[in-house]
Amino acid sequence: MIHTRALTKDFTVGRGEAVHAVRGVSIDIEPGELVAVLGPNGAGKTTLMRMLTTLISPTSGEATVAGHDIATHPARVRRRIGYVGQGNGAGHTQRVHDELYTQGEIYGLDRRAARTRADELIEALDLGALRERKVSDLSGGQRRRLDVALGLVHAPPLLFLDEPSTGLDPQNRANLWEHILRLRERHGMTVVLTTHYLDEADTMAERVVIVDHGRVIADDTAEALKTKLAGDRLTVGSPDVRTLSRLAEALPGARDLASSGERLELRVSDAPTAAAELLFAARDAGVPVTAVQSHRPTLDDVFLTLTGRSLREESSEVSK
Ligand SMILES: Nc1ncnc2c1ncn2[C@@H]1O[C@H](COP(=O)(O)OP(=O)(O)OP(=O)(O)O)[C@@H](O)[C@H]1O
Repeated sequence: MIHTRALTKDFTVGRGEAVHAVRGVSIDIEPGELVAVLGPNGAGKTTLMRMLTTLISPTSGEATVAGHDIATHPARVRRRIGYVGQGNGAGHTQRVHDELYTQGEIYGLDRRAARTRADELIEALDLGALRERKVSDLSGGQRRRLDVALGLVHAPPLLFLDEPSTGLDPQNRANLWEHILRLRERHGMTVVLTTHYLDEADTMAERVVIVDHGRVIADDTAEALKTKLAGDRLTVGSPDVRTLSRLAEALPGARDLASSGERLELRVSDAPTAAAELLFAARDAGVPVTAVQSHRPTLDDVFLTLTGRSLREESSEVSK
């Protein structure tokens, strides 16, 4: 559905200074996949998405999207994709139904087809109670649902969502997701979205592409990334942390040991096995253990392992 090869975008800012927003991205996304593109501010997610949706052209590299080349056949690409950008696409003064109907006409549907499609989307995105409401009177969550409906008017097999749930409260986020997942199940749509929300990428996407400084630095299922790249975190309490550290160092695969006060933290590939081994070793060495806690890694741990920075606090500027 999407194939990119060495896709690159440079912007020129200020006095001819180059910003390398996307640097040689090569990815393949198959039909029906749900892919989250995750990365800190300025990583290049939106720029990548804007190239794939033909809104801007690449500096170099190639991409085919929904069967067509973005450089040579942008209009064909556009007919086969839906795009819900970060800004609010919907106008302000129209009513919900009219907005969808007009969008249908823009896509070349005749009046009857545009009306039917508007009705279908109103039903699919639970906008029935709001169909006569002015767009300007909708809440943030309702508008976001309308934006998604607008992106789907021409029944595209591929939907791009740029930060679909930014600014929504948890309940509205969950609600939007429920609708996106239902639509996808019904129509087998391929969905590519960008997000800052680690938990969203973790629980909703089947595949997570992590972008940093314009490059793809990891690409797999969230589970695989966590297991392969971060490992479990083990926290162990003891009045003799020094000896405990020595014992922990000998555990197979133990890394990133850090102690403070009566607490030792380390990473291991499998926390339950490592905890059992450490407890036996501590008992044999006569070291008391007061507490043991294990944590599965998060995607933030994955990002930390890959870059040495936390995605949670990150607001990185792309390097020039
Ligand atoms: N039109 C532009 N002109 C100049 N620089 C740009 C332009 N668009 C983006 N950039 C720069 O390219 C880099 C990547 O920006 P982009 O918007 O793609 O990042 P992002 O990962 O989507 O960030 P965010 O999560 O904050 O939306 C940033 O340094 C940004 O300032």
